[in-house]
Amino acid sequence: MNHSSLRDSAAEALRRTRAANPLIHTITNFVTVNDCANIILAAGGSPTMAHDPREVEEIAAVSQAVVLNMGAIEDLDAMILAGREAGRRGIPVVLDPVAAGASRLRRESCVKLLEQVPLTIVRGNASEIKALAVGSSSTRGVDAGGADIITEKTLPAAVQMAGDLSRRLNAVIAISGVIDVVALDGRAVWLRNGCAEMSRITGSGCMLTALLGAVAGANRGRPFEAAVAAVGMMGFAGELAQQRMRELGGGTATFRACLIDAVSMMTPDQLKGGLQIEGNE
Ligand SMILES: Nc1ncnc2c1ncn2[C@@H]1O[C@H](COP(=O)(O)OP(=O)(O)O)[C@@H](O)[C@H]1O
Ligand SMILES: Cc1ncsc1CCOP(=O)(O)O
Ligand SMILES: [Mg+2]
Repeated sequence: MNHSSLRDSAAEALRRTRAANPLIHTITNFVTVNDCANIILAAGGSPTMAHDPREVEEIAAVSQAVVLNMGAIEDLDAMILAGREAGRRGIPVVLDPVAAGASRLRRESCVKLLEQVPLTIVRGNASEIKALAVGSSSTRGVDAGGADIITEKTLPAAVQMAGDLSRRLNAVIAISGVIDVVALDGRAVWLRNGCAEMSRITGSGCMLTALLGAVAGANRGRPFEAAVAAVGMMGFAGELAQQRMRELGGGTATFRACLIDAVSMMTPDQLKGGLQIEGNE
Protein backbone atom coordinates (compact mmCIF):
# COMPACT_ATOMS: atom_id res chain seq x y z
CA MET A 1 0.00 0.00 0.00
CA ASN A 2 1.24 3.48 -0.88
CA HIS A 3 1.37 5.83 2.08
CA SER A 4 2.60 8.88 0.23
CA SER A 5 -0.18 11.08 1.68
CA LEU A 6 0.79 10.14 5.25
CA ARG A 7 4.47 10.73 4.40
CA ASP A 8 3.57 14.17 3.10
CA SER A 9 1.39 14.95 6.11
CA ALA A 10 4.17 13.81 8.48
CA ALA A 11 6.64 16.15 6.80
CA GLU A 12 4.08 18.96 6.96
CA ALA A 13 3.35 18.21 10.63
CA LEU A 14 7.05 18.54 11.47
CA ARG A 15 7.31 21.75 9.45
CA ARG A 16 4.36 23.22 11.37
CA THR A 17 5.83 22.15 14.71
CA ARG A 18 9.12 23.91 13.97
CA ALA A 19 7.26 27.03 12.78
CA ALA A 20 4.67 27.25 15.56
CA ASN A 21 6.92 26.80 18.62
CA PRO A 22 3.96 25.33 20.56
CA LEU A 23 3.86 25.68 24.35
CA ILE A 24 3.56 22.16 25.75
CA HIS A 25 2.35 21.88 29.33
CA THR A 26 3.82 18.61 30.54
CA ILE A 27 3.07 16.94 33.87
CA THR A 28 5.53 14.10 33.96
CA ASN A 29 7.68 11.96 36.23
CA PHE A 30 10.90 12.88 38.00
CA VAL A 31 12.84 10.11 36.19
CA THR A 32 12.60 11.47 32.65
CA VAL A 33 11.42 15.06 33.06
CA ASN A 34 14.60 16.59 31.64
CA ASP A 35 14.57 14.32 28.59
CA CYS A 36 10.92 15.19 27.96
CA ALA A 37 11.68 18.92 28.09
CA ASN A 38 14.65 18.49 25.74
CA ILE A 39 12.79 16.42 23.16
CA ILE A 40 10.03 19.06 23.01
CA LEU A 41 12.68 21.72 22.44
CA ALA A 42 14.39 19.53 19.83
CA ALA A 43 11.12 19.25 17.90
CA GLY A 44 10.63 23.03 17.95
CA GLY A 45 8.28 23.29 20.91
CA SER A 46 8.52 25.09 24.23
CA PRO A 47 8.10 22.90 27.34
CA THR A 48 6.66 23.94 30.71
CA MET A 49 6.74 21.25 33.38
CA ALA A 50 4.36 22.87 35.93
CA HIS A 51 2.68 20.36 38.28
CA ASP A 52 1.35 22.29 41.29
CA PRO A 53 -2.49 21.98 41.38
CA ARG A 54 -2.68 25.68 42.30
CA GLU A 55 -1.43 26.75 38.87
CA VAL A 56 -1.98 23.96 36.35
CA GLU A 57 -5.32 25.21 35.00
CA GLU A 58 -3.82 28.62 34.30
CA ILE A 59 -0.83 27.09 32.50
CA ALA A 60 -2.96 24.59 30.56
CA ALA A 61 -5.27 27.37 29.39
CA VAL A 62 -2.50 29.10 27.43
CA SER A 63 -0.79 25.94 26.13
CA GLN A 64 -1.06 24.39 22.69
CA ALA A 65 -1.09 20.86 24.16
CA VAL A 66 -1.15 19.19 27.58
CA VAL A 67 0.86 16.02 28.22
CA LEU A 68 -0.11 13.84 31.19
CA ASN A 69 2.36 11.12 32.19
CA MET A 70 1.13 8.64 34.80
CA GLY A 71 4.72 8.05 35.94
CA ALA A 72 3.86 11.14 38.01
CA ILE A 73 0.99 9.35 39.72
CA GLU A 74 1.41 11.52 42.81
CA ASP A 75 0.29 14.43 40.58
CA LEU A 76 -3.02 12.81 39.57
CA ASP A 77 -5.14 15.70 40.90
CA ALA A 78 -3.04 18.22 38.96
CA MET A 79 -3.30 16.06 35.83
CA ILE A 80 -7.08 15.95 36.07
CA LEU A 81 -7.32 19.73 36.60
CA ALA A 82 -5.00 20.48 33.66
CA GLY A 83 -6.63 17.89 31.40
CA ARG A 84 -10.15 19.14 32.09
CA GLU A 85 -9.16 22.76 31.47
CA ALA A 86 -7.53 21.75 28.18
CA GLY A 87 -10.67 19.79 27.24
CA ARG A 88 -12.90 22.81 27.90
CA ARG A 89 -10.75 24.83 25.49
CA GLY A 90 -10.30 22.20 22.77
CA ILE A 91 -6.57 21.93 23.51
CA PRO A 92 -5.14 18.47 22.65
CA VAL A 93 -4.42 16.22 25.65
CA VAL A 94 -1.91 13.37 25.35
CA LEU A 95 -1.81 10.60 27.97
CA ASP A 96 1.05 8.21 28.78
CA PRO A 97 -0.41 5.51 31.08
CA VAL A 98 2.98 4.56 32.57
CA ALA A 99 2.83 1.14 34.27
CA ALA A 100 -0.96 1.04 33.97
CA GLY A 101 -2.06 -2.19 35.56
CA ALA A 102 1.07 -2.60 37.72
CA SER A 103 -0.71 -1.72 40.98
CA ARG A 104 -4.20 -1.11 42.31
CA LEU A 105 -3.45 2.60 42.68
CA ARG A 106 -2.48 2.80 39.00
CA ARG A 107 -5.52 0.85 37.82
CA GLU A 108 -7.86 3.07 39.84
CA SER A 109 -6.05 6.26 38.79
CA CYS A 110 -6.31 5.34 35.12
CA VAL A 111 -10.03 4.69 35.42
CA LYS A 112 -10.51 8.07 37.15
CA LEU A 113 -8.47 9.92 34.55
CA LEU A 114 -10.15 8.24 31.57
CA GLU A 115 -13.56 9.09 33.04
CA GLN A 116 -12.77 12.73 33.75
CA VAL A 117 -10.40 13.92 31.02
CA PRO A 118 -11.20 14.05 27.28
CA LEU A 119 -8.14 12.59 25.58
CA THR A 120 -6.78 13.27 22.11
CA ILE A 121 -3.94 10.71 21.98
CA VAL A 122 -3.03 7.84 24.32
CA ARG A 123 0.48 6.38 23.88
CA GLY A 124 1.78 3.41 25.82
CA ASN A 125 3.76 0.23 25.37
CA ALA A 126 1.84 -2.96 24.58
CA SER A 127 1.25 -3.87 28.25
CA GLU A 128 0.04 -0.40 29.19
CA ILE A 129 -2.44 -0.20 26.32
CA LYS A 130 -3.62 -3.75 27.01
CA ALA A 131 -4.20 -2.83 30.66
CA LEU A 132 -6.43 0.06 29.54
CA ALA A 133 -8.17 -2.05 26.90
CA VAL A 134 -8.91 -5.23 28.83
CA GLY A 135 -8.11 -4.35 32.46
CA SER A 136 -4.97 -6.47 32.91
CA SER A 137 -1.63 -7.27 31.28
CA SER A 138 1.52 -9.26 31.92
CA THR A 139 3.72 -6.34 33.04
CA ARG A 140 5.06 -5.76 36.56
CA GLY A 141 6.51 -2.30 35.95
CA VAL A 142 7.18 0.37 33.34
CA ASP A 143 8.36 -1.99 30.57
CA ALA A 144 6.13 -4.16 28.40
CA GLY A 145 5.75 -7.76 29.59
CA GLY A 146 7.09 -10.34 27.12
CA ALA A 147 3.71 -11.98 26.56
CA ASP A 148 2.18 -8.64 25.48
CA ILE A 149 4.87 -7.51 23.00
CA ILE A 150 3.59 -7.09 19.43
CA THR A 151 5.02 -9.63 16.96
CA GLU A 152 4.13 -10.31 13.32
CA LYS A 153 1.74 -12.98 14.61
CA THR A 154 -0.02 -10.78 17.15
CA LEU A 155 -0.03 -7.60 15.00
CA PRO A 156 -3.59 -8.08 13.66
CA ALA A 157 -4.94 -8.53 17.21
CA ALA A 158 -3.01 -5.47 18.39
CA VAL A 159 -4.43 -3.39 15.55
CA GLN A 160 -7.93 -4.58 16.48
CA MET A 161 -7.35 -3.78 20.17
CA ALA A 162 -6.05 -0.30 19.32
CA GLY A 163 -9.07 0.38 17.09
CA ASP A 164 -11.52 -0.82 19.74
CA LEU A 165 -9.90 1.30 22.44
CA SER A 166 -9.80 4.27 20.07
CA ARG A 167 -13.57 4.03 19.56
CA ARG A 168 -14.16 3.64 23.31
CA LEU A 169 -12.03 6.66 24.27
CA ASN A 170 -12.64 8.67 21.10
CA ALA A 171 -8.88 9.18 20.89
CA VAL A 172 -5.91 8.18 18.77
CA ILE A 173 -4.20 5.12 20.26
CA ALA A 174 -0.46 4.64 19.74
CA ILE A 175 1.11 1.36 20.87
CA SER A 176 4.92 1.47 20.90
CA GLY A 177 7.49 -1.31 20.65
CA VAL A 178 9.46 -3.12 17.94
CA ILE A 179 6.43 -2.45 15.76
CA ASP A 180 4.43 0.70 16.55
CA VAL A 181 0.69 0.84 15.87
CA VAL A 182 -1.32 4.05 15.42
CA ALA A 183 -5.12 3.79 15.24
CA LEU A 184 -8.07 6.14 15.12
CA ASP A 185 -11.44 4.45 14.80
CA GLY A 186 -11.21 2.43 11.56
CA ARG A 187 -7.88 3.91 10.43
CA ALA A 188 -4.73 2.04 11.44
CA VAL A 189 -1.11 2.02 10.38
CA TRP A 190 1.98 0.36 11.78
CA LEU A 191 5.56 1.55 11.61
CA ARG A 192 8.75 -0.49 11.69
CA ASN A 193 11.12 2.32 12.58
CA GLY A 194 13.28 2.23 15.70
CA CYS A 195 16.10 0.16 17.17
CA ALA A 196 16.80 -2.06 20.18
CA GLU A 197 18.81 0.61 22.05
CA MET A 198 15.56 2.53 22.58
CA SER A 199 14.42 -0.02 25.13
CA ARG A 200 17.84 0.07 26.87
CA ILE A 201 17.48 3.67 28.08
CA THR A 202 14.79 5.00 30.37
CA GLY A 203 12.62 7.68 28.84
CA SER A 204 12.24 6.71 25.19
CA GLY A 205 8.52 6.13 25.79
CA CYS A 206 8.08 9.31 27.86
CA MET A 207 9.98 11.27 25.20
CA LEU A 208 7.75 9.86 22.48
CA THR A 209 4.68 10.98 24.44
CA ALA A 210 6.15 14.46 24.91
CA LEU A 211 6.92 14.58 21.17
CA LEU A 212 3.32 13.57 20.45
CA GLY A 213 2.25 16.57 22.52
CA ALA A 214 4.50 18.94 20.58
CA VAL A 215 3.39 17.70 17.15
CA ALA A 216 -0.31 17.44 18.09
CA GLY A 217 -0.17 20.93 19.63
CA ALA A 218 1.09 22.42 16.38
CA ASN A 219 -1.37 20.39 14.27
CA ARG A 220 -4.71 20.82 16.00
CA GLY A 221 -7.56 18.98 14.29
CA ARG A 222 -5.23 16.41 12.68
CA PRO A 223 -4.40 14.08 15.62
CA PHE A 224 -4.00 10.92 13.53
CA GLU A 225 -1.54 12.55 11.11
CA ALA A 226 0.27 14.20 14.05
CA ALA A 227 0.57 10.87 15.87
CA VAL A 228 1.93 9.09 12.79
CA ALA A 229 4.45 11.91 12.33
CA ALA A 230 5.64 11.85 15.95
CA VAL A 231 5.81 8.05 16.21
CA GLY A 232 7.70 7.85 12.91
CA MET A 233 9.99 10.69 13.88
CA MET A 234 10.94 9.07 17.16
CA GLY A 235 11.61 5.69 15.55
CA PHE A 236 13.60 7.14 12.68
CA ALA A 237 15.57 9.30 15.13
CA GLY A 238 16.42 6.08 16.98
CA GLU A 239 17.87 4.60 13.79
CA LEU A 240 19.98 7.71 13.13
CA ALA A 241 21.12 7.76 16.76
CA GLN A 242 22.18 4.11 16.63
CA GLN A 243 24.29 4.82 13.56
CA ARG A 244 25.92 7.85 15.23
CA MET A 245 26.49 5.97 18.50
CA ARG A 246 28.36 3.26 16.59
CA GLU A 247 30.48 5.83 14.75
CA LEU A 248 31.39 7.37 18.12
CA GLY A 249 32.06 3.98 19.74
CA GLY A 250 29.65 4.91 22.54
CA GLY A 251 27.13 3.09 24.70
CA THR A 252 23.61 3.79 25.88
CA ALA A 253 24.35 7.22 27.40
CA THR A 254 25.81 8.31 24.05
CA PHE A 255 22.72 6.87 22.35
CA ARG A 256 20.45 8.99 24.56
CA ALA A 257 22.27 12.18 23.57
CA CYS A 258 22.33 11.14 19.89
CA LEU A 259 18.57 10.52 20.02
CA ILE A 260 17.86 14.10 21.09
CA ASP A 261 20.40 15.30 18.47
CA ALA A 262 18.62 13.33 15.76
CA VAL A 263 15.24 14.84 16.59
CA SER A 264 16.71 18.34 16.71
CA MET A 265 18.40 17.98 13.31
CA MET A 266 15.74 16.05 11.39
CA THR A 267 14.30 17.87 8.38
CA PRO A 268 10.76 17.31 7.07
CA ASP A 269 12.17 15.75 3.88
CA GLN A 270 14.38 13.35 5.85
CA LEU A 271 11.36 12.30 7.91
CA LYS A 272 9.33 11.74 4.76
CA GLY A 273 12.04 9.48 3.34
CA GLY A 274 12.70 7.60 6.59
CA LEU A 275 9.20 6.44 7.51
CA GLN A 276 8.65 2.69 7.31
CA ILE A 277 4.88 2.68 7.31
CA GLU A 278 2.27 0.08 6.41
CA GLY A 279 -1.42 -0.44 7.01
CA ASN A 280 -4.94 0.22 5.94
CA GLU A 281 -5.14 4.01 6.08
N1 LIG B 1 13.25 -3.22 20.23
C1 LIG B 1 12.84 -2.09 19.65
N2 LIG B 1 12.98 -1.93 18.31
C2 LIG B 1 12.56 -0.80 17.70
N3 LIG B 1 12.05 0.26 18.36
C3 LIG B 1 11.87 0.17 19.69
C4 LIG B 1 12.25 -1.00 20.40
N4 LIG B 1 11.96 -0.82 21.71
C5 LIG B 1 11.42 0.41 21.81
N5 LIG B 1 11.36 1.01 20.59
C6 LIG B 1 10.90 2.38 20.32
O1 LIG B 1 11.14 3.13 21.51
C7 LIG B 1 10.12 4.10 21.73
C8 LIG B 1 9.49 3.85 23.11
O2 LIG B 1 8.75 2.67 23.06
P1 LIG B 1 8.61 1.68 24.30
O3 LIG B 1 9.93 1.15 24.70
O4 LIG B 1 7.57 0.70 23.90
O5 LIG B 1 8.01 2.65 25.40
P2 LIG B 1 8.16 2.59 26.97
O6 LIG B 1 9.54 3.14 27.23
O7 LIG B 1 7.07 3.46 27.47
O8 LIG B 1 8.00 1.15 27.38
C9 LIG B 1 9.17 3.94 20.54
O9 LIG B 1 9.56 4.91 19.57
C10 LIG B 1 9.43 2.53 20.03
O10 LIG B 1 9.17 2.42 18.66
C1 LIG C 1 11.57 4.07 35.40
C2 LIG C 1 10.36 4.84 35.75
N1 LIG C 1 9.73 4.67 36.95
C3 LIG C 1 8.68 5.44 37.09
S1 LIG C 1 8.41 6.46 35.77
C4 LIG C 1 9.75 5.79 34.96
C5 LIG C 1 10.16 6.25 33.62
C6 LIG C 1 9.58 5.41 32.53
O1 LIG C 1 10.02 5.91 31.28
P1 LIG C 1 9.85 5.14 29.93
O2 LIG C 1 8.53 4.46 29.96
O3 LIG C 1 9.88 6.22 28.91
O4 LIG C 1 11.00 4.19 29.78
MG1 LIG D 1 6.74 4.30 29.28
